[in-house]
Amino acid sequence: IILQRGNLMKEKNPWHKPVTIIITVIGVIAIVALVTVAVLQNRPLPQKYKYGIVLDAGSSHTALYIYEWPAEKDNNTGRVEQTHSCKVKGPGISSYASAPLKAGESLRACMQEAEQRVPGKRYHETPLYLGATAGMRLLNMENSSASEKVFQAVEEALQKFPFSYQGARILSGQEEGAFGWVTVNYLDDRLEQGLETTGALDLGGASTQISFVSDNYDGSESPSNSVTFRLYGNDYNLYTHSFLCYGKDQVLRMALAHQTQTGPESILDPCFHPGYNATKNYSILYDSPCVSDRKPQRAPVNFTHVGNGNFKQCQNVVKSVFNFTHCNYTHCSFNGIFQPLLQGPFGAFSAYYFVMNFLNLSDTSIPLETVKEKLARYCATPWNQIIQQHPDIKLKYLAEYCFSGTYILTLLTEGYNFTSDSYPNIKFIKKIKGSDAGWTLGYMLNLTNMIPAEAPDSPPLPHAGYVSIVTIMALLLLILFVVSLRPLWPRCSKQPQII
Ligand SMILES: Nc1ccn([C@@H]2O[C@H](COP(=O)(O)OP(=O)(O)OP(=O)(O)O)[C@@H](O)[C@H]2O)c(=O)n1
Ligand SMILES: [Ca+2]
Repeated sequence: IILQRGNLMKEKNPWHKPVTIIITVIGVIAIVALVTVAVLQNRPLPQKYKYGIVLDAGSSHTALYIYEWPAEKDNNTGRVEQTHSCKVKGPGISSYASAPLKAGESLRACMQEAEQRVPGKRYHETPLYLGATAGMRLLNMENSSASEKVFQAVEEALQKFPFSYQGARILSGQEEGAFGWVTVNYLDDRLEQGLETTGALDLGGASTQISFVSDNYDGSESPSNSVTFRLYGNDYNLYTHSFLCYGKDQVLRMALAHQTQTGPESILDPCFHPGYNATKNYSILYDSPCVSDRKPQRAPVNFTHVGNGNFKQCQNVVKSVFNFTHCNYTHCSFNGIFQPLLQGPFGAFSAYYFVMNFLNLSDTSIPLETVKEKLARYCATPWNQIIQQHPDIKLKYLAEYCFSGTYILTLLTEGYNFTSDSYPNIKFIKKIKGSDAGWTLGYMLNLTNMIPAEAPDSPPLPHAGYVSIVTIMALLLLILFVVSLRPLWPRCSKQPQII
């Protein structure tokens, strides 16, 4: 009986008619093809990258940074990342005033490294920028023809490389502060998502910048401190100020100049360790516009610099470089410079990080009072003990950490008005997601128009959602198609099935 039934079904099943089979196969192939084409067409392409190079010509040294981003996204939300950095050997370009050609030559090794890192076929479309900061600002003030010669030499050297050279120039203090703020907030994804922003604190060798957004600052009070941006559809009113001469190397000169005003041949310095003793040259000390007007008459050629390691006294020496006497605004930081009330978290980078990291004081959850006690103990440690504990650190750097730590704490608290309550809002940082914190990335993003003013139009659906919907629609079509063939279905219910 079962066999009989099987035979009956076989004979009567219209699905087995050749026309029906052909139509069904064509339908299925068409739908599979539709889904495949939709998926392949919208699959993200294999990533190709574009590159940009920025040289940070700082007062103490030059560094080269290479950035890369996915090629198809350069005017959109593509993430720009630092892929390589190179520290130029020797001092900053402003130190080559008397031998400008050497400034150009000094960049060669890092530029050759860049040639290795950027794929050859991208050379010609890779923009190359050089931005100089406070060292060149000071040289330009002091001797503008010397600074022009340094730029000429640097330009000639950079143009010899196959990249798309976009020029070398001095950044203004506002640009330096504002681009540092852009970098930090871009890397933290705060701009694209319109989140509360992070303030930026940058400490260099010759200048220092503070930049943040404050609700009670609309730019009307002291407009020269205001920078406005429209980024990803949001308006930002940024407060920024750059203090020329308040980088840590220039402040050290000012502090020494303060202590040598009377022109003694030996000074006892509380910011250097007990047992520290070095002979230094007066004219080198005063060889900077930050101190040149203080040079005592008939100064001897040399002076002996002796340390006595006293944090409290060092704080007083450091305070002497700030002027708190006048303020023509509602609030000031120092030297009569307007500053709105501090607001939000802050990222402190460059020398802030080098110094606080060296001193093991980069954790700001440690109470400010404890930080000061630890620093006081460090400053009081004898110099020979410090040398023994850090045999691999350059003596010039090592000698200055007590002074630099004291300067940083004084600048933050007395200068910018951070308190024990707001101190933990600061984070000492070097890198964010693999890219160095600093002005260079923000500078390049700006010059390549890589941050749109308006939020980019995003596709209404993410890729996975799009593929799922196409698949579901195709399946529905298949079902409809099968249902539409219903007249050809076996009329099972009308057949006597069970015998
Ligand atoms: N491992 C390091 C590296 C640098 N420094 C010090 O940090 C300061 C330089 O900081 P940096 O941000 O590199 O300054 P520049 O960019 O060169 O200076 P500016 O921004 O003022 O032009 C210098 O005093 C240098 O001696 C340090 O203490 N430890
Ligand atoms: Ca710098």
